[in-house]
Amino acid sequence: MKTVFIINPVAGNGNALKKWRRFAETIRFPYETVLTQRAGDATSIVRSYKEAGNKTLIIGFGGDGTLREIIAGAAGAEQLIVGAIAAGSGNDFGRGYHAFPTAESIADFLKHPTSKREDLGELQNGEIHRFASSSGIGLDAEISALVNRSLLKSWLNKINAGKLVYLLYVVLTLARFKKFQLTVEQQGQKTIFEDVWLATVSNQPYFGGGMKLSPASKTDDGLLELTVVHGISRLKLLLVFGTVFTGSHTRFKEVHQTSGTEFKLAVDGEIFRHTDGDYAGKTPIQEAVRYTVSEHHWYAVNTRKKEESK
Ligand SMILES: Nc1ncnc2c1ncn2[C@@H]1O[C@H](COP(=O)(O)OP(=O)(O)OP(=O)(O)O)[C@@H](O)[C@H]1O
Repeated sequence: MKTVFIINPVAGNGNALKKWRRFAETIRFPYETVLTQRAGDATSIVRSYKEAGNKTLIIGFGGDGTLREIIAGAAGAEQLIVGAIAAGSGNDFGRGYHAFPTAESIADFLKHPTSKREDLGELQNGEIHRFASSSGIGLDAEISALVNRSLLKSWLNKINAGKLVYLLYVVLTLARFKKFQLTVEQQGQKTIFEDVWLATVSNQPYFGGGMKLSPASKTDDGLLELTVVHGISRLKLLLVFGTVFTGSHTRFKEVHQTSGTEFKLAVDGEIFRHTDGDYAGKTPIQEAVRYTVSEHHWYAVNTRKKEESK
C-alpha cells in the first residue's frame, strides 16, 4: 500500500514544517510527500490520488483544517485510508478519530491496514461546505476568523507567542459580541432560541482544542449533534467554559443539545461561521441553512481490530 504525507507547512502557528523535518528522519518505510501551497490545496492533491484509483494511506500532517480538506477530497473513495499526525494548534481530529503518535506506529499499521467508514458533515446554502469534526456559528467562529486574519498572529508566531493572540481575541470578542436569535428546524418542528452565543453541529465530541463540547457524538452513527449556548450572562458563560473540557457543561439549562440526521438553522444577522475551526463565510439573514450527514463517506485508519486482538 502506498503512503503519502500531505504536509501543511503553516499549521501549528507555522511550526509544522520544522516538526515534519524532525519526523521525516524517523520514517523507515517508502513514502511520498506533498507540501500544500495554499488553502484548498489538500483537497485537489487528494482528488488526484482518488483518480489514480490505487489503495493509498493518506496522512495529513497538520491540524483540523488540513484534515478537513483531505477528507473532502477523499470522500466516496474506499481505496483511500485517511490518517493524521497532529501538527496543528487545536488538533481535535486526533481526539475524536485517531492520530499516529510515531512513524513506527504507521509502520505497524501498514502490516495489516484496515479502515473504518466514517460520516462526513455537510452544510448547504448554495454551496456545500464539508466538515469532519464540527461546524458552528457565533462567538467561537468569530474569534477564530479574527485570529486568522490578524497581522498580529504572524508577528507573534515569529517570536513563538502565537497563542497569546487567541487570548487577546477571546477577551475582545467576548466584550463586544452581539448575541443573536436562532431558529432550529428539526423534523418539521421549529424552536426559537434567543440571546444565542454559539450553535455548533458536531460529528465527534471534541472542538476548540480539547473541549468536549458534544460528549454524545459518534463519528459513524449517521447522526449529528446540535449544541446551542443561549440566554446566559458573560460571567456564567465563563463558568460554563470552565466545565466544557470535561463535558459537564451539558448540565446547565442554558446549554441545549439534540441529535438528528438533519437540522435547518436560520439566524437574524450575519454571523461568523466555521467548519472544523476555519472561517466558512457568514450566515445569510433569515435563510435556513441545512446541516446533514453527507451521502459520501470517508475511510479512516482503523486500529481497533489490532487493539481487540491483543
Ligand atoms: N501553504 C499554505 N499556506 C497558507 N494556508 C494554507 C496552506 N496550506 C494549507 N493552508 C490552510 O491553513 C489552514 C489552517 O491549517 P490547519 O487547520 O491544519 O492548522 P491549525 O489551524 O494550526 O490547526 P487546528 O485547526 O488543529 O487548530 C487550513 O485550513 C488550510 O486551508
